[in-house]
Amino acid sequence: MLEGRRHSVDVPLSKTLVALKRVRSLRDPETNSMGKFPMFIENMNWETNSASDPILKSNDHNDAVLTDGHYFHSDGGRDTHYSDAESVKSSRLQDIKLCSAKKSSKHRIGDRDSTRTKAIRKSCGEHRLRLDSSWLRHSPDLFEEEVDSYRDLHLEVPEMVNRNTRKKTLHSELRRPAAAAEKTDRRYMGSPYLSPSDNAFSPRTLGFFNDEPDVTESNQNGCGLGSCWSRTPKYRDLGGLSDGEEQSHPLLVGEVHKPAFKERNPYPDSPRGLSQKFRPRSFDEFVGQPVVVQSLLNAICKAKVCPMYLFYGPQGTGKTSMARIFAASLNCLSFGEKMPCGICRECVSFFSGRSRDIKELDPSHINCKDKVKALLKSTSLVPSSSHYRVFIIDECQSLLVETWAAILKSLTELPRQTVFIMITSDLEKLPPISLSRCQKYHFTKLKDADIVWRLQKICVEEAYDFDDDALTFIAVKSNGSLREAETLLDQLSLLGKRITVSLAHELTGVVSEDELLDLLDLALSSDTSNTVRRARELMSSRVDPMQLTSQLANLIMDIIAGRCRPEKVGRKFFGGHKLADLGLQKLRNALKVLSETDKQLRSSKSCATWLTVALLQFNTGDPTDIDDSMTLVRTSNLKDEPLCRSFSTRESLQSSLCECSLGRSNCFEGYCNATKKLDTIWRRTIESCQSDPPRSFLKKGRLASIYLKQGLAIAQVEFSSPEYVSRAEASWKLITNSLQHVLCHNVELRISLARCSSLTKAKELTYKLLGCSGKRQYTFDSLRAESLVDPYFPEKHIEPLHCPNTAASLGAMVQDELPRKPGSDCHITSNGVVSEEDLTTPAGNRPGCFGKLQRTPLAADSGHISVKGWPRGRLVLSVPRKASLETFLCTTVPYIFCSRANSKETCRSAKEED
Ligand SMILES: Nc1ncnc2c1ncn2[C@@H]1O[C@H](COP(=O)(O)OP(=O)(O)OP(=O)(O)O)[C@@H](O)[C@H]1O
Ligand SMILES: [Zn+2]
Repeated sequence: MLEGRRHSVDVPLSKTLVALKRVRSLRDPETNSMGKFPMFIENMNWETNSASDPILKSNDHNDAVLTDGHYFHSDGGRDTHYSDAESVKSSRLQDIKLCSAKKSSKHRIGDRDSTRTKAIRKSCGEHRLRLDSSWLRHSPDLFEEEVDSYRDLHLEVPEMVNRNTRKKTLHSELRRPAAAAEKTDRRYMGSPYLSPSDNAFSPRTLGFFNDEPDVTESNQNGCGLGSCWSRTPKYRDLGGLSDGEEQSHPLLVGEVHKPAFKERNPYPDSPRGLSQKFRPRSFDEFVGQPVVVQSLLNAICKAKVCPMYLFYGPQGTGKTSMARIFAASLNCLSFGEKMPCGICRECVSFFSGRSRDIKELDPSHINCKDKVKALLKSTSLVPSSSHYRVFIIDECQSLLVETWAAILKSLTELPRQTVFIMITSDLEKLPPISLSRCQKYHFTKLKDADIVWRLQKICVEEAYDFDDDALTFIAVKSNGSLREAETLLDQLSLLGKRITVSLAHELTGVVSEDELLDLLDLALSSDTSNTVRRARELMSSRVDPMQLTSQLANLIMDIIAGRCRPEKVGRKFFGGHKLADLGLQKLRNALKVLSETDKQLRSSKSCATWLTVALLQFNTGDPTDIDDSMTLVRTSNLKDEPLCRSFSTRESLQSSLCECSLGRSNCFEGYCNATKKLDTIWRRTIESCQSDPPRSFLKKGRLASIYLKQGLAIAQVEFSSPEYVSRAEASWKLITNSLQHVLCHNVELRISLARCSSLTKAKELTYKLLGCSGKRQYTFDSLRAESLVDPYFPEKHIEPLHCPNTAASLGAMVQDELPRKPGSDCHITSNGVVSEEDLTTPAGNRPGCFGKLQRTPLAADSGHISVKGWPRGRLVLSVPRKASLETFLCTTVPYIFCSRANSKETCRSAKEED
């Protein structure tokens, strides 16, 4: 097989000599008999031996004739007189030995340098030849017969014969009418060989070859001798194409500086890197993608091969390799375990880059009407020697829509043996029409474990000294691309040391995990100055902010997922505590900040600054973030109440609370914050509803409280009327889902009538009372702090200390209203907790206690509330007109009203009490 490809002809030496003599004396091709043997003249060639210097294959005559790159090989035996076409044919059939010219032709093409030119000039010397191509007109049938004779023998048609025939046809076509051309077309249909003239790949059709001798000469793409064989097509620079056969296949040749082949030999003898060297050659060498492998293997085994395949997925995941393996397997002649076997005739020719039936096409070379037409015409030919003709088109997203349309249109008419394999890493760019007409195979990113396994194998084969950790790092760094991993390994191996993690960090400019944990620890602990210092240090030395951002995000995700090594994390900031103690919420918030930063960095020039700013935000949470230990209870239930507005704005009330004599206690700030948080959460919950009707309905409700227990958020939602409550109950799923979406927690929903509704009666009563007397006082029976019970979670008994908000607000309220007499306020407000003693001790019984507290309102409608005192353990409040009790006791009402001692709220007028 290999032999059969060589574009040289062994001719007895005597024949050569005769030919040489004739050529030397050749002046007028019209009259000279040598004009009848142009192929010999054409076939005379330099052979380049392995040392790459051109030599002439002549035993006794160093002064051989240089033609356009072919040579006569003289065996010194017979001497035949070639007088006509018949004799040429028969003598060639006897003597011609086709052999592979891959290497020699490679040298011829690649070595168009001055050395070679000089050698050629020297050898050629005075024998500059001139030959007019007019011979073509005189012996048009000669080459066709020759081609036929090759075919009869099932031999490959030598390139030169092909080319000669092409020339002949070109000339004859110029003369013959279109009908004749058509006839020829039909004649070659289905031929196992590409008809040189009618071949859809013909250079003329495709425009890859310029067969006009003058043009060739002017381009100086010939053998290097401008004057030698002036009208004969010369060697083109084929972009280093090595195989003479490739030249005969114009689609693969390309224009002068544009080879149609993407990669000349997919499996070169001397690979240039690990990724080339370890390119898988069979299904069992292929790593990962089990579904793709299984499916394609079955397609081959069951002979269910479809006309077009589309391989898509990220880069370096094996698409091209698999396309080649699949193509080779389709034509492999062996049915053994290994697919493809790699040793049968077809496999050998494919892996040496000389398969005629498996072609890789460059999309940019078929993006033209004529060329795609030619390609499609060629697809109708039966394979030359294999089962299938496979066309692999990599980066198929570069094909024009028209090209796609033409190819897809022809799919139904394709012979069963023709297969297209399209490859892309950018599926989005393909025209939709292309997606529905082929079998699609998705190549996913490779798993880290698979990559590590492959790298280990390579390291062992290459005898590299390595740490497993380093390979794991490479795998993670390469983001699912085996090619990237192999390239990185290749680079590391060049450092000549053991392949370690620190070496890999150094090479890739990555921060080590320890340094990263340090930085995260500082940022999470709000150590502002050290965070800034450390971040600057890292980024000023070697680390790219974008990379640092993604590393930090990965680290946080690893911690959350429990993938970060506990001993490392524990040492840094877990401090032996559980993850929950660290505050999952903080980590989630940090992730949020990082994702925002990542977007920002892409469009910013001062990336280092913005990343530092982001690190400082790690400790400030989102209002909707709720922590495991968090309990949020609404401090105001007045939002929708008209009375609230009539009294004063809620905000002013809150601010008055916050700025009370407690002196902005944290407790109070948190207290107001809780309401704000609940409001924000509820607003986002409403926004997250997709449709309008439920959205407007939810606006009628509000979030009263959230308790978080063991990862479950118990959310209390209130509605102001029983009708709304039942409507809400009907759509509990929707509310729960929306809340879950916002809180990122499992949610248990409780729907109830608004707390204020428990006050509705009181309010109504208040109105009544106010209506009749203008100013009333209310007494709360049995107000005992230790017996506070959450009305909505009756099972939960709230100890005073666990209910700081309630006690504090009560304390503040009382404090705020207390007359500023020395010693009158110390008991209630010191820690925000109202002690039982405070509440139950009758006025004046204890030193420093309230005594009979009374504050006269400034005016009936001024909105001030006075504390009347604690007669018999009861708090007596004076509420002005237009204000409600509810307004005043905005946060404490539910608790006060549901005291355990007497869960029945009482509302009596001060008058009654008196
Ligand atoms: N699944 C795999 N199994 C074995 N080797 C692989 C695999 N994927 C990639 N490789 C290695 O990566 C190199 C490149 O692979 P290949 O060209 O097949 O990837 P690709 O997906 O076609 O990439 P691109 O889209 O960039 O062309 C191969 O030479 C091989 O060494
Ligand atoms: Zn095989």
